[in-house]
Amino acid sequence: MSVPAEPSFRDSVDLMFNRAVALMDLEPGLEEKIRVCNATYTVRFGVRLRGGIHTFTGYRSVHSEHMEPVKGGIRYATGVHQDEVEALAALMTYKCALVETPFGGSKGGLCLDPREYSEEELERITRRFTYELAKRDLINPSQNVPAPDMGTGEREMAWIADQYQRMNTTDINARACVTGKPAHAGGIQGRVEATGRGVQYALREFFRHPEDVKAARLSGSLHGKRIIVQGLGNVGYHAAKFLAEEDGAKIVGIVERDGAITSESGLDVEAVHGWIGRHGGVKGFADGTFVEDGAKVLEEDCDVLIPAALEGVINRDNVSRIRARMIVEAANGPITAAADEVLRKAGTVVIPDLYANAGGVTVSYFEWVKNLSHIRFGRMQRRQEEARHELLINELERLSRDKELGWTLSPGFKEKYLRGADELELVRSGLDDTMRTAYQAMRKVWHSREDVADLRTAAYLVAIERVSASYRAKGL
Ligand SMILES: NC(=O)c1ccc[n+]([C@@H]2O[C@H](COP(=O)([O-])OP(=O)(O)OC[C@H]3O[C@@H](n4cnc5c(N)ncnc54)[C@H](O)[C@@H]3O)[C@@H](O)[C@H]2O)c1
Repeated sequence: MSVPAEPSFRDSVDLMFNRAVALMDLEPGLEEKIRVCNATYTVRFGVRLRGGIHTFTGYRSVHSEHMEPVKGGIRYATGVHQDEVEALAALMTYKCALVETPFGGSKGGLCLDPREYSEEELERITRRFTYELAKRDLINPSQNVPAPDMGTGEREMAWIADQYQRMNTTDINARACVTGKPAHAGGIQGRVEATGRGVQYALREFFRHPEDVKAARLSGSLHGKRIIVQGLGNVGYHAAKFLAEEDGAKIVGIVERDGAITSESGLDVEAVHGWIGRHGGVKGFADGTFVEDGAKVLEEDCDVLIPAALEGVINRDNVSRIRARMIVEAANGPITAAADEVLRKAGTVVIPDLYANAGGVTVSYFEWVKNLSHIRFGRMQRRQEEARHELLINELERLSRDKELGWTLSPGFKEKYLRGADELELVRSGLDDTMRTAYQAMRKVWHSREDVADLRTAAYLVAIERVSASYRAKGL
């Protein structure tokens, strides 16, 4: 099979968008308005470090403001560039629309390798970057709300929130300027695990539909499925851990920067993660086979391949050797448009990034709402639930006491029953519901339209329809 030429990441996203748009009846001109990035800001700023002045380059791209605030992570990596942040910002627009979080799309990045800086240096750089973005409202609770991405996490989000609050001391909503903060600094339970948890919920939902499982030339449940994961960072670690520990899947390969580790009997994800934390890579991990050329392990036979590191890792050079029955895009853009075309023709099922990794933005939305409502998340729901359920329990207790029932309520039942869901349970159930609903919206299009052959096209169709409805309703 001939493989098409390789486009850039930005062009890849546009090509996927165009494929869906060709199947729609959009008003002339609206298609281009949705596709293009509204604006990308480039900033260069200096920070005094190690006795000298170091200049850093950062970006914040705003793809679509059909809903505000716009939302998207901040990435720290040496390869960050304009094309990349624009592609990622566009994906955020479509992702938010698909999972119905009321945000437009944005993304940012800073060109640096965080491993080369001390914590104190990173804090100074992050605070300065925050200042540069915030003074142009590119960080702002009602206009632009960043979150973690590759190379950043709770720590950086706490610095961003604190810096923004110092610059806006009278803004009572200042904390909502960024999500992914630590729980004790305005964050929400379950945000750190959210993207990996969402990958697990996406796979669970996929396996609830035998017809879809058959399309991937698989059968049965997730139990015992052989999975290879690339990148054991925030997203890959949580996805692999939950799938192995809670669904009985077997992680037969983990691909990292320095190589890969494989084991047919299944890797202990926690142990590999701990090893990477102590040694900086998978090399030397005893309970598995080390493979120096890690990228080769992506080509190994498996049921599910989960790329959870970088974009473009499945491309025109290796796509013909990919043997996975299905691929879940936990990373953004891991499959190029050229490779996607080959996989589609080969019948490999791809669960697309704009759906598969939407768990992060979904729980970010819960965090943002929690910050703006200034109430501990769950308290309102618990009070309402309690009031309703207490009526029922009281009646059951009366019937039980009066021996009108053939059984009695066990001691402590009422307290246990009324305990209500805590924040983590609420977050997880909200995420689960979101992932199920969005999957069903995609699969309806996938199965009901003859001209839609894959989940990615279906996902774009649903997302673009929603973005265009928003523009039609409010005007341009
Ligand atoms: N963090 C989130 O909430 C979130 C949300 C949605 C999407 N994503 C996407 O998920 C992907 C991973 O993000 P993350 O937050 O887990 O990042 P991270 O920095 O926590 O982890 C990335 C992991 O990939 C590994 N890695 C880097 N280069 C590699 C290579 N060449 N080969 C193999 N492994 C490599 C790193 O060592 C690290 O373990 C990105 O595409 C990101 O955009 C993240």
